[in-house]
Amino acid sequence: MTAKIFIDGEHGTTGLQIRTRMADRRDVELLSIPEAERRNAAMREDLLNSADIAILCLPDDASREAVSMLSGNNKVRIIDTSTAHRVAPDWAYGFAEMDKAQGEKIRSARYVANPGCYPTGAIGLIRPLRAAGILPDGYPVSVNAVSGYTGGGKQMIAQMEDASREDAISANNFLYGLTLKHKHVPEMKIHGLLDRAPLFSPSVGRFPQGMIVQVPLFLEDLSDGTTIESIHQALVAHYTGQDIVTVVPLEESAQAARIDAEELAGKDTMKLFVFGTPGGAHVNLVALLDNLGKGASGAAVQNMDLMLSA
Ligand SMILES: NC(=O)C1=CN([C@@H]2O[C@H](COP(=O)(O)OP(=O)(O)OC[C@H]3O[C@@H](n4cnc5c(N)ncnc54)[C@H](OP(=O)(O)O)[C@@H]3O)[C@@H](O)[C@H]2O)C=CC1
Ligand SMILES: CC(=O)N[C@@H](CCC(=O)OP(=O)(O)O)C(=O)O
Repeated sequence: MTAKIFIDGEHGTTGLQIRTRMADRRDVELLSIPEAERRNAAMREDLLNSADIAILCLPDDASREAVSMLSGNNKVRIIDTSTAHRVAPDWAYGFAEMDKAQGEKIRSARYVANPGCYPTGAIGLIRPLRAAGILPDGYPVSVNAVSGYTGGGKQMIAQMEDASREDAISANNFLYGLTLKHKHVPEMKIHGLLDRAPLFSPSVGRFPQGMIVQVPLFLEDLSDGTTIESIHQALVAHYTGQDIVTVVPLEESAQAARIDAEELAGKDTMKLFVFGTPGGAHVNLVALLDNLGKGASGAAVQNMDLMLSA
């Protein structure tokens, strides 16, 4: 049977990329709203209630509103790409590789919260080390990252691409989230299995898609006997048996002179690196992904496929 999918927010950045990924598929029927009617609440409510799976690509408040439009409907399943439900207990967190049981949770879930782009990298690096007992309680985790500017949606794309705008951004690389209260911190803490909130410092570069997330660690403050090799081995063990998240071999990382934030632009996979010198005092964990691939639209399609396979 063909599944009916409605992308609420299909004309926005994340929605458009989901639509593109599904363009040639015969197993799904896309219900669509004309661009001019994208904020027509009655039409949206009708389409939302006609879908088998509704994918919400809206700001947080509009996502909550869409969920309330479905409150009397016990059939429609939801994938929400916003931040609104990522730490809600009755929503499955849509990061299948974070844990061996997560894929099955997503497959059978009615409500799936798609992860944030930065948390996908951060949790992808941190959670396996917490689960393996390498990253001890109380460790002060820092997460530093750079995103392509499409991460800021239609508004930031316009600010970066149209110099004639009053609010145009001229910087090629800027830090933001300077109050250290970014909306992604709670999901990093909870799904990263951390007991302390991480210190998260994001930035944006003048490139459309791509992302680097870094988690630097002091080896002497990790569990006794931890080495660059044992960290790498824990990540390799965690990610065996799937092909979305790759752990780059230590020998290959050791040869790398630089990491290009755009390397995975247009791809739905993620690469993890462990940098440092054997016998040294520090390691730098790095995740490389496309903010709109595994960081958003690619993950949403992956989650939809899991749900359709139930
Ligand atoms: N861009 C990215 O890399 C990522 C984005 N996300 C999340 O995905 C969601 C969508 O973000 P993104 O695609 O970047 O944002 P965009 O601003 O590019 O797109 C949002 C879309 O939603 C529409 N919209 C806004 N408010 C309403 C409303 N009340 N009713 C109906 N439609 C509405 C907008 O219409 P209009 O043009 O009229 O404003 C626009 O078409 C957000 O929650 C974001 O945080 C998650 C991970 C990564
Ligand atoms: C560059 C940029 O502005 N990025 C966005 C995050 C993009 C993302 O992951 O979206 P969610 O809001 O759905 O979590 C930000 O920092 O708010």
